[in-house]
Amino acid sequence: MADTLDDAAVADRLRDLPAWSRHGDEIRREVKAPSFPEGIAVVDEVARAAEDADHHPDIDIRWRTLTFALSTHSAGGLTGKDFDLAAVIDRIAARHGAE
Ligand SMILES: C[C@H](O)[C@H](O)[C@H]1CNC2=NC(N)=NC(=O)C2=N1
Repeated sequence: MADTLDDAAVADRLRDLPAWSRHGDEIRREVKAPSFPEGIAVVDEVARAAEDADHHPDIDIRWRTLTFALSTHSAGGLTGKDFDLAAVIDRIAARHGAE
């Protein structure tokens, strides 16, 4: 099981992920897709990346606004896996023209 990161390490990793913010034991980002179908395409691609990583975000879908939340439930907090997947989500969102 991955080790949880301390506050300083979390702040350090967040510096490279400006769209993400910390809320307790999770990090969150809102993604505004150009359209609802494009938002679903983002979710589909994130789902495949999450399966590959065996690490899964919570996802809230409201029309074309998606909210991704990451936490390592098995470790009881934030680990490197959350920040690695956050970077992947950023790349997917950017490829789909999301804000
Ligand atoms: C067995 C499997 O590795 C675990 O259930 C994984 C799957 N995906 C997961 N995703 C997240 N976000 N946290 C976990 O602890 C987690 N555990």
